[in-house]
Amino acid sequence: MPAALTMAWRAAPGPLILLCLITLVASVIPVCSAWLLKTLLDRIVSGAPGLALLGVGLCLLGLALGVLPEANNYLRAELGRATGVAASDRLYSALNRLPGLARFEDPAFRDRLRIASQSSATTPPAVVQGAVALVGNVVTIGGFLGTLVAVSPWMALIVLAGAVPALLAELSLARRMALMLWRVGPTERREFFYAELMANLDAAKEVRLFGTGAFLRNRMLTERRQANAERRRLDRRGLVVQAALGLLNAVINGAGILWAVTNVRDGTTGVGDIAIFIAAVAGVQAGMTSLVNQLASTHQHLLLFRHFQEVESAPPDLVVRSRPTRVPMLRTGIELRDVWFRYGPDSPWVLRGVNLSIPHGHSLGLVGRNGSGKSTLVKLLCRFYDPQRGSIRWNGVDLRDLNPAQLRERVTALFQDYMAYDLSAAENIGLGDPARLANRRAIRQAARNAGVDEALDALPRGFDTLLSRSFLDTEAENPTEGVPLSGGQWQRVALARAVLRSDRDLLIMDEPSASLDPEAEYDIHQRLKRHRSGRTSVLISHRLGALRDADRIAVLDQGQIVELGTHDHLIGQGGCYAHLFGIQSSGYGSGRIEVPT
Ligand SMILES: Nc1ncnc2c1ncn2[C@@H]1O[C@H](COP(=O)(O)OP(=O)(O)OP(=O)(O)O)[C@@H](O)[C@H]1O
Repeated sequence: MPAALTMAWRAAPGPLILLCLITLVASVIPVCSAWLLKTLLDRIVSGAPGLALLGVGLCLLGLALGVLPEANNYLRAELGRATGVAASDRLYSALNRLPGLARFEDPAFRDRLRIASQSSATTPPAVVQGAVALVGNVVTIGGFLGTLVAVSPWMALIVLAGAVPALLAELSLARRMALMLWRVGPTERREFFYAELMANLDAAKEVRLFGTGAFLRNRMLTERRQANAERRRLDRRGLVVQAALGLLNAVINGAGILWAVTNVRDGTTGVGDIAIFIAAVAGVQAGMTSLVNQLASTHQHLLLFRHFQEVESAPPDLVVRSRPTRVPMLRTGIELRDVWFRYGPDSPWVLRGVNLSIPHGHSLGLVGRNGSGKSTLVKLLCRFYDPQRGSIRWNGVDLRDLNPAQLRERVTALFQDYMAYDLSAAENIGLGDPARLANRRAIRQAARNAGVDEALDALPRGFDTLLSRSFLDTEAENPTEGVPLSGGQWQRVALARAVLRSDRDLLIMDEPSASLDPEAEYDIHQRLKRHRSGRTSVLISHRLGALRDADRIAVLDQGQIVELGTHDHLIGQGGCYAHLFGIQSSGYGSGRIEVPT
């Protein structure tokens, strides 16, 4: 609770103070109204003067009761908006601080993150409102209880005792609700996944061609029904509990009224007393119900807020030394020493004792069948994960001793699964080096180096064209939809993004030409060859012709380096590389390389 209150206080102190004041004022109004009414009735009966003033007082209180909830709603929304910004800032800053990828692959963390991002904007204001309302309720109940004690101490005790089971039952319901939300997390995530697939432009082709729409819809509905069943179970429990509590309140209320009516008939109580008695019983009961509901809902919000706190305080997924070594320029090179890696303790080993060196200024080609571990090796070079055994060394220093952010400053990469951002062409390239996002010359040069500048110039708004159909290009004079690129053009844009930061020490290209036509592929590889020369680089490609100029080629097979050498050396060896190269070149009909059997 202190964390949520502090967040709200820092985000919007003004609305917070006003909200507290309004809630407190609103909480004393019912008690004042009841006393004014009693006085009014007593004076009517006794014929005493001052009725008009009392009537005006009652009207003003009624007016305040009508207006204050609206002000309360506005302030609460304002507080929600301000804390929403603060909470998102803190949540996503914490997320960006995570140095590796492991947390993003943890389903429990992803569920926590989903709940945290959904509830972080609503929880702090709800907790503030709950805390303030609790105080307000206590004031209202205190006022009415004092009144009730004056009229009938026994009745006051009975009404109070009736609230205890309500309190316990509501708290238990709140805890169950928070647990249920956590439990249905994976179910709702799957439902969302199926729903997204049916609405996704990229998936639409396969959904239509393969006719998978009904299958996906059924899966989505099954998940929804499962989540509904969980919610229904809890709602039914809530229904029974609330009905029982309502019954208990009604019985106590009814008994009180009977008792009061009997007293009036016997002439032991006045009309004003009976009015204030009825108002006090109803006031204490309403206040108790509200108190219990506020407690329960605050409790539930706090349980949800815990997810926010756990995401925010999640320890780094890589061990980052408190005083990491500064990452120096790459001088001697990179070395992998007996590197073993797997994605989880129960997963199979992906890299198994890899020994490899990439001397400074040299290029390494990486070849291997699907799933042999090439992209995984690239991820380790960027220190998205640490190997479980062995080490990767930068100028002889273990990557574990280096600051990951600084290390990545010295690396540029085109990943196999590169991103296509729903942003303008210039931004898509500029994101390769945020410091140069506004540097049009550098962006244009990178596009030229990737051979995509002419294609981008030909777009309706050139480099400012939005590369997406998901958003309207609202900044244009005549807003038009964005323009999506072809697969090969996207790959060139991603290449330009990597090239924009090519003054880095290590250049990694994972399948840079997978989507390109033969001419474009040849063109890109010629450009890359020029670009790579003299740089330390790792190039992965299934098009083996593109690798033949690499200083050395390593062949990975089931996580192990099985061959290493120049193209000519490996062809001469007649091993796996020569086999793969032979298959490819025979496919082109060159017939120059014999396929080893
Ligand atoms: N994030 C991950 N979590 C768990 N396993 C993974 C993950 N990424 C890859 N793997 C597994 O690691 C193995 C190696 O994958 P990797 O992507 O490194 O292979 P690759 O050699 O690059 O394959 P390809 O040539 O098909 O791109 C595969 O068996 C894959 O299932």
